[in-house]
Amino acid sequence: MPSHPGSAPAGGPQLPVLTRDLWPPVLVTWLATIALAVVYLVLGRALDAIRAGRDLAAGEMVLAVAAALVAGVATAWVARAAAGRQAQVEQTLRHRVMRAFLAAGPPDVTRVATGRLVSTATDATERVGAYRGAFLGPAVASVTVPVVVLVVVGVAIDPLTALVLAVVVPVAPAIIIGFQRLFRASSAAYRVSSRRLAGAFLDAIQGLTTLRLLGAGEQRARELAAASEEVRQAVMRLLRGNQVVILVADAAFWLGFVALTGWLAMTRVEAGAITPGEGVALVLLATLLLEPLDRVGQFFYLGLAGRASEREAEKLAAQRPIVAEPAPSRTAPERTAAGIAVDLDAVCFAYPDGTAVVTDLDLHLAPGERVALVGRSGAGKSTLADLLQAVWLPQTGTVRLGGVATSAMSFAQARAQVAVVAQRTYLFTGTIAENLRLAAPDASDEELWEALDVAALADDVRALDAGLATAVGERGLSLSGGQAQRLAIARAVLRDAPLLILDEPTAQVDLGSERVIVDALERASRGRTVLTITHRASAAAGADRVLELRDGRLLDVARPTTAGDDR
Ligand SMILES: Nc1ncnc2c1ncn2[C@@H]1O[C@H](COP(=O)(O)OP(=O)(O)OP(=O)(O)O)[C@@H](O)[C@H]1O
Repeated sequence: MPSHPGSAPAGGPQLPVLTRDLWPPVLVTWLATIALAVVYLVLGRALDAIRAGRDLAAGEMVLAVAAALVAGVATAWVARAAAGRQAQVEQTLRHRVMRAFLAAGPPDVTRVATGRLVSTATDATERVGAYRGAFLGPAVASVTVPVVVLVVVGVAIDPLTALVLAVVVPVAPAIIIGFQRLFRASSAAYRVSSRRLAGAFLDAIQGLTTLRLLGAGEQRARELAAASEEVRQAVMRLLRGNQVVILVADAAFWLGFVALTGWLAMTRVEAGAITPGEGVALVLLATLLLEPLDRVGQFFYLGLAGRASEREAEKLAAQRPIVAEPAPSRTAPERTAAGIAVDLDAVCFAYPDGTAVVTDLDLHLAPGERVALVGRSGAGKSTLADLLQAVWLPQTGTVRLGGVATSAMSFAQARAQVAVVAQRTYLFTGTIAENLRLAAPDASDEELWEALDVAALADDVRALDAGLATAVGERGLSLSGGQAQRLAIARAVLRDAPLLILDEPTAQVDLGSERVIVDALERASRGRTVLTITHRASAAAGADRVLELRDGRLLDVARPTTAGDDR
């Protein structure tokens, strides 16, 4: 079997840790550090001047005030830049993940669990934002700031002290790197368990009705509790690691370091190498050398989790479409007043996993023709509908809409030819008008009413207080199954596509609603070629031809006897 075009494995380059836009906050942090060092040095000089009974020069005082101002402004800027970058990284990455998924197709095509997608697009991108925005810049700055401080100490106070401190300071980053290796596994385990929990919750919510009907709610609740316990334990393991680090880093290192600097300062003052004021400035400057320690605690929450989340998000964002999109066609598919011609010639199609569905299939629909497609469950009817919408492209043979092959036009071009009314209709949270405008974003209210008229839904909507502005979906009014189907018909009318695919549109509604829907479909079918996928004899009754899909081929079926329910 020929391989699927574009079916490359997911994966891709990971963003480098040090990117160019990381440097402005780092440079400004250096600036703030130098400004602060100037303030400390002037303070030291002031101390010496007081001891010697002199006045501090006016120029030095102005310098100290100016440096303090620069340090304040620079620090505030870095904080603001970090918050802005955090939001921007989060948004960009979320956008990339979603775009990759919209291009790749629905989850049953991409075979990625919905829960994993939701948790990556929300939770993981947020962590990456915090990692790249609020953590990485300050972390790089805090590791490099000691170099700046040591240079200041070496140049302005005492080279020997700078040298001794330079030997001790790298211990902090060394500790961080050591612990990173030690706790990487517990961070990854936390991510996996929290993702699993998000997926399990989503599954339970989506399948709530089924769970209730099967009386399986209790058992699922127990499973969710177990998954939740797993997350708790993973968090605790992560926290334990964090506490060890805080203890080692904060208590031992901080105290030891300050004591060492104090001792160094005193020794050097006693030796006459530096003045007492310089000794004080030295101790003050040493506190800046401990910057990296402040980041160690954050490293566990933001650093490790962010890195793991980033790997996950990048992997999903790099997901390539299973079906590569063809270049747009210069010739538009030909539409007549009656509808559009549909031609399938020698079409073979198998799913990427090798499930062969149609073999050497021919199908020709004249513009305006109405054809019913029957076949047992799993025969491939929905696959055929997907081939017509260019969800999939055939491996061999051609699917032509209005004379143009789906493999020779863009997805948008192909999909503009087709409107579908499926078994169930998804209503998005929003108003009725917004739900209708998904099909035609520029439609006027008048056009919406016309479509609702065709779909026999106009009277129902008029009876609502807010009319077209009535909220529907999760947080609004829930429409009945029949009303939702009529809304789907109105959407199909608004799309104004010349091929209408009806995939068991009355399968989920009661008989009373069925009559109204069948009439509405009849009106919506005018001027369109119609392919009805059905198990019901009633839905096949109005067709010009009934075809049965069996063993990957189409057979003409004598009507009306064989169009019955075969489920
Ligand atoms: N994404 C997929 N990957 C692999 N196999 C698939 C995929 N989707 C469907 N199939 C398989 O392809 C075959 C045809 O499925 P299809 O859904 O087209 O049948 P159908 O006639 O529409 O069935 P039903 O009447 O139950 O909706 C089945 O064997 C199904 O298991």
